[in-house]
Amino acid sequence: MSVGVVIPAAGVGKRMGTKESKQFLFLHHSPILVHTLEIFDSHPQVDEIVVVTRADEIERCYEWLDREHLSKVKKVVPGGRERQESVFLGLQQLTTDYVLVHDAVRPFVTSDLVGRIIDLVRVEQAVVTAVPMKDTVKRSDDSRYVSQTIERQSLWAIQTPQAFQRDLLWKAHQRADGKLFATDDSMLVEELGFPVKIIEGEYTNIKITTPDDLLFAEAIFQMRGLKKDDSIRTRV
Ligand SMILES: Nc1ccn([C@@H]2O[C@H](COP(=O)(O)OP(=O)(O)OP(=O)(O)O)[C@@H](O)[C@H]2O)c(=O)n1
Ligand SMILES: C[C@](O)(CO)[C@H](O)COP(=O)(O)O
Repeated sequence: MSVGVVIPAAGVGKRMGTKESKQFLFLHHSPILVHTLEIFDSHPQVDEIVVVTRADEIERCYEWLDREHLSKVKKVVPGGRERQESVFLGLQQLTTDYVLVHDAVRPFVTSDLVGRIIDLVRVEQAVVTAVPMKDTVKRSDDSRYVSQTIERQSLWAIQTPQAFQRDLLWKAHQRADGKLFATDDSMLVEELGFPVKIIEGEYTNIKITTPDDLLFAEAIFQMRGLKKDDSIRTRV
């Protein structure tokens, strides 16, 4: 059973506020995107990868692929205005039995988690990575008064990778295309009425979104005992 990976990397990083796209910000010796790609390119259960970047960053992406010998990346294609559109554009390049979708700016996903979600999607057809909420979550109206405290026991903070039987994900995106906005891919599958399984992820699998996250990223890098010249996948 073949496994493909879509890496959405076509965002503009508004919340990061840097001139440089956050996916190309360096984490030690490589761009964040490269750290992320190394995990999937070196994983024995991954067959091929498609990267979705901004049109003006395609060439630069190919340069890094060559430099780092990331041979499983079969294509780099331009993305869309929203993440959902970018993912669908990447999905159209894959014909594998299963597809994982993983944010380019989550460089700390572990090979173990990738393996676990691949094993599970073969049984469940739709799986999302998540961690139990640590904070209490409340809903607030426009005036910033609390309108509801949401019972925490059943709440999860959803991450990527998310894994799907390919045709299921294709059907979900095709049905939603231009009609339904979703912040993650599993929401589109939920809209089909298909059960989505949760697999417990890792709190270190952060999405690098705002400048603070770069501090957390450095701490995780050090915590893993990585030396300056190591890539994230080769732990000491
Ligand atoms: N049109 C878009 C928007 C986002 N992404 C990708 O989706 C992932 C998660 O998105 P996010 O963290 O929101 O990135 P940005 O959209 O760049 O951030 P912001 O919302 O702050 O602009 C990132 O790897 C980002 O590059 C994408 O491929 N295409
Ligand atoms: C897909 C995701 O990472 C799951 O938590 C998240 O929804 C992406 O949101 P973003 O605003 O596109 O970063």
